[in-house]
Amino acid sequence: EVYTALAEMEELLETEAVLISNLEGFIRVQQDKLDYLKTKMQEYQREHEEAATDISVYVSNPINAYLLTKRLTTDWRQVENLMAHDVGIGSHIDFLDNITNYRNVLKFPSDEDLNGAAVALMRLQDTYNLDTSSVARGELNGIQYSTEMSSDDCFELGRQSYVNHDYYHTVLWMKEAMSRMREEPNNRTQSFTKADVLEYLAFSTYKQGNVETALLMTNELLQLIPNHERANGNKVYYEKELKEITMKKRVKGDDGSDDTPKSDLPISKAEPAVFDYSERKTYELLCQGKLKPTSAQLRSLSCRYVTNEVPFLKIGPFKLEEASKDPYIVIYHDAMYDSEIEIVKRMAKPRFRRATVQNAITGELETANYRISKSAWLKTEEHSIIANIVQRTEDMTGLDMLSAEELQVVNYGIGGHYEPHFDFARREEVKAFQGLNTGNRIATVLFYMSDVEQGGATVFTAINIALRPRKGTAAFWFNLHKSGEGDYRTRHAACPVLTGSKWVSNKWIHERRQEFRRPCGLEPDHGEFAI
Ligand SMILES: O=C(O)CCC(=O)C(=O)O
Ligand SMILES: [Fe+2]
Repeated sequence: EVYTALAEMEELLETEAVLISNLEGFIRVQQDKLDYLKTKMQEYQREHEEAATDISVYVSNPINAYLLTKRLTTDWRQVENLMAHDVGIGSHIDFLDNITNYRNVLKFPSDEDLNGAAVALMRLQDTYNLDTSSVARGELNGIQYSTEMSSDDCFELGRQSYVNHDYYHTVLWMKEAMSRMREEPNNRTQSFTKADVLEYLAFSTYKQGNVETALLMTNELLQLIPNHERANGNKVYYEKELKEITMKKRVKGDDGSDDTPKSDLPISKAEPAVFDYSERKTYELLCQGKLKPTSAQLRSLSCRYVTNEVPFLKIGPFKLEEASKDPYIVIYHDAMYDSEIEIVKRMAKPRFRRATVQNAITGELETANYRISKSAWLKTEEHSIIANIVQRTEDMTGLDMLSAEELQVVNYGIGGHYEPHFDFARREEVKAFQGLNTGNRIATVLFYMSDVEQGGATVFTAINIALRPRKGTAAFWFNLHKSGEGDYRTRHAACPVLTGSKWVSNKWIHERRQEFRRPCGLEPDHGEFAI
């Protein structure tokens, strides 16, 4: 007992001093944390209010879509962690329980979504040749939008690229994170340090083959953290490699030593590129609107009204615009009405599934990064509107619809695209080919069910033709020659959607039942198809 001697009572004052300073520390930490959470909360609130004024406009900007995904994955995880480690305030548990419950009932993006959104932004950057700091400032292809990216947002993009082994974009976005960091001296909520950026930058620069710069960056990192273990190890390796380069004795490949640069930054599996360099260039230029058909190609094209011998069409003929003579590609105007489009969209939405492609070898349907969209199939008999659209397709094409596939409705996501492909099955795609008891896909009718603000053209990479989506129009072309052979000039792609939302529907028409409608020939035709 201490009360019996004053000397011991004095010690109590010391005890109290410790407790007070401990409490003071506790309050300071809590206060910092609360200040941090408050800043974050205001940030989220501001962004959310802006989004809520026009939801579809907001998400049709890919930067917004990415940031929204990021906020609901990495950012919220950080907030939750802070709340979870709150000590002493009993009620925080309730709030955390709330969040856990929300996870079960509300829609949350996954880490895969965040990665997909980041990859989509990189795809847009490449395809449309967008400069990194312009994108970070919210400028897309010369158009300024209201969203701007913070250093944190740029850092996260760099990190996502790194995880995908995409060192090129890692460097671009980490550099952007660094320069944004300098512009935000009062940022109290930064989730990374300069040293973090330098580590990503150095390793990715090395991976791109620039050892000298990697060494400079590593040295800069070591100035900040002299005993950084990996950086010290890598420095030795880079110096050794540089010496070998200057001595012109650089040994290519593995020399048996295991002192290669280390990084325990996370990494995932990369997907190989699916189309070759020259086609990629053509594709990009077409998507950018920089590659045009030749004047000889253009000169022969015309517009006209057509009735296709359908009596009903004598009153209201179709407006036809030629896009290419050979192979024959035409655009029909007013092929689907706004009222129909609304109904088709409404029917498709609840049935949307991630679009698949057919594996050429196994015939299995699978998802692939080269086709990013959601789609649903609508049967002709489901609704009189669908039956009308199918009948109109028959009138437009002069082809029989009984062997055709159901109407496929497609909506593209952030940076959504479909890389160059043929709509017909090729002989070497054995399984796909055998599965076609109605014959191959003889023709395609592609309805555009929305305008697209920027990007999203359909491009034919073998003939330099780009079709811009215009709501209500439909493109029509034959995939097969009259001999039944695939027409390789119909290779086409859907360019990534830069801003806006793209809706289309496909009607794929098959060979069976067209024997009298489009008689076959022994020779491949040369586009002499007459309408
Ligand atoms: O959406 C487009 O522009 C083209 C789509 C396409 O080629 C397809 O779905 O096969
Ligand atoms: Fe296609």
